[in-house]
Amino acid sequence: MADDDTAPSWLRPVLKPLRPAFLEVLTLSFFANLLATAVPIFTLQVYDRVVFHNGLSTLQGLVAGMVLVLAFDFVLRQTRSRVLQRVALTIDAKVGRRLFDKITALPLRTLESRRTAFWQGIFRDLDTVRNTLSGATVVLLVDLPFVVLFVGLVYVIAAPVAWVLLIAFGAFVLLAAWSAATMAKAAKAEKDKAARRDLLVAETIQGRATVKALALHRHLRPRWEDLQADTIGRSIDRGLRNDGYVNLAHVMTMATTVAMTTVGALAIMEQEMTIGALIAANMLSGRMMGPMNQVVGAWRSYAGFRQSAARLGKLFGEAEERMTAAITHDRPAGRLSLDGVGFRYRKDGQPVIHEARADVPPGGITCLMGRNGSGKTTLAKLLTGLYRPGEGRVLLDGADMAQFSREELATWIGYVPQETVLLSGSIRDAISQGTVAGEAGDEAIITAAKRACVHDIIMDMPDGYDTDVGEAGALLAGGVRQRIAIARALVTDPPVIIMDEPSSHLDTQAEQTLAQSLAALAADRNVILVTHSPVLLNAARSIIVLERGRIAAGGPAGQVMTWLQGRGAAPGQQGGAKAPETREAKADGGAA
Ligand SMILES: Nc1ncnc2c1ncn2[C@@H]1O[C@H](COP(=O)(O)OP(=O)(O)OP(=O)(O)O)[C@@H](O)[C@H]1O
Repeated sequence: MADDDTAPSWLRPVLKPLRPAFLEVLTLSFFANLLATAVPIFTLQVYDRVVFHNGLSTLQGLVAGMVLVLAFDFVLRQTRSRVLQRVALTIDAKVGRRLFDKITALPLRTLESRRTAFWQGIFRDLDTVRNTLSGATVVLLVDLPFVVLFVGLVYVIAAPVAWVLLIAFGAFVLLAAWSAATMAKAAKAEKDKAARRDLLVAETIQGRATVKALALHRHLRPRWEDLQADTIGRSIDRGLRNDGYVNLAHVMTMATTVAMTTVGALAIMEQEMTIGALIAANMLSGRMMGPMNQVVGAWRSYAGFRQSAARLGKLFGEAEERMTAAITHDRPAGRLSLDGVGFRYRKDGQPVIHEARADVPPGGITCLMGRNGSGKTTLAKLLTGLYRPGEGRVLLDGADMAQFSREELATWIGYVPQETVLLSGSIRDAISQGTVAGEAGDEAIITAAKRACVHDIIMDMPDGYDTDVGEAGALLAGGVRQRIAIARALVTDPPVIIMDEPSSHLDTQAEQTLAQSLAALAADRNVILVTHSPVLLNAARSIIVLERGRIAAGGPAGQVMTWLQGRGAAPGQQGGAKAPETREAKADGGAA
């Protein structure tokens, strides 16, 4: 599988520095397995020497020796567990950090192209990889070679029964290979079904208010039951197969004991070996069967590990955004230009933005208008550098935006998305998060809050700037949440401010105050608003009208409004008067 092949390449550099730790585990396991032979040898000595020769002093010596051996064995196992804990911690720290950095460095389109459940699952994949590389599977892997040691020892002390063990060993290898082939498929099918069920659960929780208000539980329940039944079906299928192999392995273990005892009894009658040797051989075969049984049962977790490692490998291979820049660019004045910009969400899909050309200098508010689905939000994301255009270029102060790092763009462009989400913490934290470092000075925070017309509201709260915003800002009223998101966008005092429907949750009075505040900010900044609010449109220097992804008009606000009214149609509709500018929107407020 191509996916599986990508796993080792990213794991190799992670595992390389851990080699000494794995070597330590191997050495400790070597001694632990050597010590494990002590009990059968002790038994052999007791049966063959102590019992037959009444050797009480020998027994005392043997017991004393065994006490030492068992204590040493305990120390060895404890040390091995500690080393494995260290391995787990290292993997968690290294891969966990790399995974988080990778996810935050992925372009927004990559993040949007996969479901939320995928991103949640990817951290569970990290747990699976960590647990496999630092848990029972590693112990099993290092124990496996010692199976040969036990077979060898049986050959030394009970040669007539050794061939039974050899046959059993071969049979177990075949069984493990057989289970490997089928369990990987069954485990993947189960995981895929569980992911679909989890998606429905996540959606239900996310839309809990809607689900309650519309009493959607009746509608959701059959879907959930179907998905749950599918998941259970796959789980049962996987469980039955797994149990089948495990049970077969169990029967094979008992059959090996029966065969060994039978062959051993015949050998004892022929005086080819002693009873003590047979008992010791049986104990050693138990030591051999243990790991072999585990291999058959552990295949499911190994299959899960391969799949998780493959998913992580694929993710680590995804292209990243430029997060930091090689040189520090000067803070731009804020002129934004679209140079024949085209954009589509899917390579084979329809273009959502066609050949957009516009020039928006700082020094005023520019409003983006258009019907639902005309591409306003998409264009706003292109202007913030969150999306890269498929065709053409987006320019900031005449320079292609692609060359700037995400951190630079985040500092220079204050962006308020359509859906306001605040990260949990205090209001102070929420506003501070507008800076790349996540920490802003008190003065900057208060200035931003005042500009977003939320300072007075915060001061009215009992905990002021310490007020907890709750999960995703859920503890705040929608309008307050939106204003805090605006303050967050303004905290770096950026030369460019882009807001998508910034007044959708504001009352008229708040909208008017916001319009005044933005108009003052726009004096020496570039403020671009996606809006249909008459209050904000009134404050606009220029307007760009989108129609089905094309710039239908752009120019001084008054002129565009007159054009829109002259068409006798709502903004963005076809027909009517000719637009003031159609090919290239000039939004400098002057003659367009
Ligand atoms: N993540 C996405 N994946 C695929 N298609 C998308 C995605 N986001 C938007 N679209 C599509 O792109 C087109 C433009 O959407 P966009 O949200 O930019 O329009 P809009 O003018 O902002 O709409 P609205 O006024 O409703 O917010 C729509 O047809 C929409 O279905």
